Amino acid sequence: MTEQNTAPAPAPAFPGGTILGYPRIGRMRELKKALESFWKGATTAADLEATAKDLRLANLARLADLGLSTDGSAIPSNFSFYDHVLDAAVTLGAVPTRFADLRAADGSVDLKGYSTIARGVDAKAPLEMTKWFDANYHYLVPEIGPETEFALSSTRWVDEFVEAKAAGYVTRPVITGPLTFLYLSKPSDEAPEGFRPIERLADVLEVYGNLLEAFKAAGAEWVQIDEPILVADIDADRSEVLANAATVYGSLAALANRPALFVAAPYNSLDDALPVLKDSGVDAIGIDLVRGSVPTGVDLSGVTVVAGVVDGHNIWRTDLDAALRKAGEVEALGATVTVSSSTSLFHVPHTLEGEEHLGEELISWLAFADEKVAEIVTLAAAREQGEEAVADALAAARAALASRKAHPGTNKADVRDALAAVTPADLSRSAYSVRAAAQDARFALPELATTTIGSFPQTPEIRKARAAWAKGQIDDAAYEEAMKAEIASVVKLQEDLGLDVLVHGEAERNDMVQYFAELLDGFDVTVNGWVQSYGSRCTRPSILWGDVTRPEPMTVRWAAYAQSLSDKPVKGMLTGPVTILAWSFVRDDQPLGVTANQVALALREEIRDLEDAGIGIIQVDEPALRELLPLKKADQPAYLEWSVNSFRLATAGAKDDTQVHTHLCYSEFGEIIDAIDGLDADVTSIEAARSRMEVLPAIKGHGYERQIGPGVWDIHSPRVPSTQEITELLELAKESIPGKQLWVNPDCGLKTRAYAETTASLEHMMEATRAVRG
Ligand SMILES: Nc1nc2c(c(=O)[nH]1)N[C@@H](CNc1ccc(C(=O)N[C@@H](CCC(=O)N[C@@H](CCC(=O)N[C@@H](CCC(=O)O)C(=O)O)C(=O)O)C(=O)O)cc1)CN2
Ligand code: MET
Ligand SMILES: [Zn+2]
Repeated sequence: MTEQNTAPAPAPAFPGGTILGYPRIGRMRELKKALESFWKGATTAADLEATAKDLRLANLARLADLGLSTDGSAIPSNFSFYDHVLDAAVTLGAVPTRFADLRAADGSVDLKGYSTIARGVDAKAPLEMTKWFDANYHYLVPEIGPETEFALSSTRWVDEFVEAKAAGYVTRPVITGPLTFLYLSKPSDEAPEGFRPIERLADVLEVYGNLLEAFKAAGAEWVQIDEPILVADIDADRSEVLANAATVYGSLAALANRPALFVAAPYNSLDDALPVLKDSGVDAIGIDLVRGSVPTGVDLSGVTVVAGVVDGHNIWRTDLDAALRKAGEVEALGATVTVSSSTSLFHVPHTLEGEEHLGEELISWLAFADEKVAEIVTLAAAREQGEEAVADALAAARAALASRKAHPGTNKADVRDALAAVTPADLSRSAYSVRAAAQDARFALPELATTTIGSFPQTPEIRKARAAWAKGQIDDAAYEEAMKAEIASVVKLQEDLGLDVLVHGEAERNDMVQYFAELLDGFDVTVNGWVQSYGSRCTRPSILWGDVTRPEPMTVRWAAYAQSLSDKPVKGMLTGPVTILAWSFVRDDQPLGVTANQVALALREEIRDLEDAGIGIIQVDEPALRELLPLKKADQPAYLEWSVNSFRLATAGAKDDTQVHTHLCYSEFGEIIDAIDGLDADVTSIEAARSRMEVLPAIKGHGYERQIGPGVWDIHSPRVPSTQEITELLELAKESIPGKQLWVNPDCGLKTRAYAETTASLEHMMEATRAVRG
């Protein structure tokens, strides 16, 4: 531990409150559009730079307008073209060897090179994409080895600070911290067996030191270093993590020429890392008081705490009284407290403006990013000037909370009764052997049965038709016809290719969660509430505010239509309860497990209706099962129990000869194999191509007896896999899983792909299957 902080005393930390970060995509998704147009070659890098600059400056002006102080570095600058972890990688010079040619003499990569690392090119795979903590955001996984030459390789972060300063804002640059960066990285292709990226900590730390000096030289007063890894129980010895935290922040704090350091730890409690940061000499510590709790048993005298009391990850209007209470409790531990959001606001949409269709009452319960900033400004004013100064705002928040609590839609007797009547028997089907025999007799599928995961390309024509329908430019019948024509063409394509189990292609779905949210009661959806999911891809998470019911069948007419076009089985396609919760903004006034079971009961009814319509194979997707896994190990068993049970409640009403499939992607399946087994699906498809079937030996070791479809085609890239490649993957799969348990399918749905690569890849998949069947 070092105590020599020779830097001048920092200005007071963020008076008037702050936020940990702001949405990057733009109110009108300006960044998405500019990126996609640049990638298509329709605009230049200079056009993209210009749009990004306008966006950054507009955001600064808006934050100032909303009341964040322009003094004391209260306004963060946290822009990213694609992903903040990728930004850290290119800034540190951590570009994988296969992309070395993209670097200029000074080590930097331009926007084209940066995009290539994110998206891949020809034979070069992009960085792997995976879930960011427990969010529906995906970061790019840096690849680090002994060969990685760390050096300050980009001036972008400093340039953006300078740009803001020139516009009159001394912002607080936000960067991903060295611990989070290295613990989230994976070993490079060149790394020897057993190498861990964290072994390079000393080298990385040196570059962070250089970076802090560069910020200081540019005039930065504060820098925010995000270290969410410190709140998570990861696959590393906790004492190692804590020792590294002490080293990193002790040595960065000891730098002579640095801005004040604010270490932020969103997404849960710091627990035993809090005393370590406190003793390190950093100038402020950000704690999450929404997911995490007020620290206990620690003296925070002399510590500046940025108290995350406004939920950055959900959209409910804040209980301002409770927020003030929490801030007071932290103050009682001796800390100097500034109020803030619990996480960056990039998990929520920009603004409620334009969402008036939601109705006054629902709107009064909500706060998106801009409204949250206003809440923080109110809280800071209450603390600095006394509650009388903001009495009206406090009263309005109380009234909204009361109205939400009293609303009949949040407490429906029929829903409560139906859940209370659920018995353990409702969660179980017959033994798998009994089901398998019935399904074999019904479907007589070949070994290595071929299928796809559900969606086919969402073409511009489909999206245009839906947009026209939403605007009333075409009527229901015309839209219905357009979607049916699409379904018919997708069914025909699959028959021509010779697939064994078909899908209808999901043309009618804007999104696999929003589609259901629009048809279920208890949800509402936004028109412009976009949130970045990865790169330029966004979703509009639905708002699950009330008790859930299904007024009428949601998928049956599309499924029945598709089935009417083929003698082969067409899969019914549903999204599971956990994923519907994970990708929506979910009510925070009851346990998630209760809400999941309400959704499950609605899906259970849907499955019965699909069966009645003659659909024999039904897939219930749960790609987010791993995503909601709590960051703290102690919380995981309870989560796994309710999540698995909600899936079973949704599916266990199926008849023996109905084949239930599930699909999971973006998962580190190893950790949740027991849970996957617990789902009791007859067939499970998983993402496996990029990892070359890595998980199958573990599944074999687990004694998994049901059927499994490891993906043989990485659909996240436009690259077409060769027949040879797929054949090899199938041979590899057969080493772990007997042919009669094995299915052949892509990694995930094809909605983000175009037809050219889809058709070619599926042809190769079918050729490879025929070759392996022999
Ligand atoms: N919710 C969710 N989370 C998920 C996934 C997912 O599928 N859904 N998949 C995983 C990966 N994440 C993904 C997230 C988004 C997309 C994606 O494709 N998003 C689309 C938007 C999808 C959508 O909502 N489409 C709507 C609206 C499309 C749109 O932008 N329309 C235009 C108008 C259409 C036109 O004239 O061309 C507009 O509103 O301006 C529709 O089809 O109806 C995009 O960003 O481009 C893919 C994967 C994990 N998390
Ligand atoms: C992100 S999982 C996607 C599953 C869905 N059935 C699809 O094919 O698009
Ligand atoms: Zn998927």
